[in-house]
Amino acid sequence: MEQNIEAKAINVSSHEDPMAEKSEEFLELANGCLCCSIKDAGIAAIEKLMERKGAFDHIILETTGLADPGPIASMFWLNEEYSAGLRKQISLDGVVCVVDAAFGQQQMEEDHSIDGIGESLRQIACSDVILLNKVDLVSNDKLAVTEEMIHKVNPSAPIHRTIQANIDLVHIMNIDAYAGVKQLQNDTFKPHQLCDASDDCHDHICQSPATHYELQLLWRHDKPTGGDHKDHNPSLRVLRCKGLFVLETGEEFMLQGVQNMYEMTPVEARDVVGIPDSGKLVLIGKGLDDT
Ligand SMILES: Nc1nc2c(ncn2[C@@H]2O[C@H](COP(=O)(O)OP(=O)(O)OP(=O)(O)O)[C@@H](O)[C@H]2O)c(=O)[nH]1
Repeated sequence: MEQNIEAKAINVSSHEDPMAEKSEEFLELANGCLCCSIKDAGIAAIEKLMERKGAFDHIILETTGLADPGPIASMFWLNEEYSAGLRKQISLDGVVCVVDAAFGQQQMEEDHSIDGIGESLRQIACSDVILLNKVDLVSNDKLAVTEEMIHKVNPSAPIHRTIQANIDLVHIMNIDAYAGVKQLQNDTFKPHQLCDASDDCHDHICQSPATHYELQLLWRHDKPTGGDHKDHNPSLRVLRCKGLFVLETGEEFMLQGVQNMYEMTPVEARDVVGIPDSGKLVLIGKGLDDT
């Protein structure tokens, strides 16, 4: 299934599939803006398909080159709003970004000059796995430079060099990059562990070990300095965060975050892409130097 989600309509049919019968689903986006419309339209289209055709093994959503993956990822990242009915069956596995080895470096350089965080950098920052594709077309030196630039933007995503995007699927599917979310589906999940800036739920999550730090960073745009002083930076943006907090008691909590939405869960699965082995917080975004 493929969606051209920047078009005015969403097409969730498969043109190649001769068995596809009349499965065309064209959905008008209310205002043509993906980030504002897909929350309802995209989920609705997938739900409709699932009702008619049963659950899918995987749904691969390919955005066009200019998409900002943050809002899309946070929408598919299961939260309370989406955890009823069919929506319960959809969860976000991970975000994969394909960087063109021939032009990626130039694109990143240009995008650094656009408010320091142009689209290519946002896409890399929000990714859990990166494919550096077309490596047959450039020198090893250029590859190394491009990899270094990618790594600076996103130190936690593994980078795979590919030709024709050829890669073993184990690296890009079932990667569980948003692990912890599955716990939302069982009865022991405590509500309000997954919050965003619009939620009036800060009081509920204050037991969370890292909450104070996150509140400052994600919502107040203050760099925590360790003392009472707070370094306010309105242009500070966290696009993606992951981390492992180890309490003195030995309890471990995993942090997952997309933009200003985050979740803390007790560690169950260690085998998660991008989660450090020992206590560490990885913040990917803008204005975070020296934080
Ligand atoms: N030499 C070489 N060519 C490639 C490789 N991958 C894709 N191509 C070719 O590059 C051309 C453009 O393909 P892409 O860059 O993948 O284009 P696309 O995916 O439509 O681009 P988007 O609009 O960004 O999605 C096609 O002719 C591909 O066959 C590669 O690894 N090596």
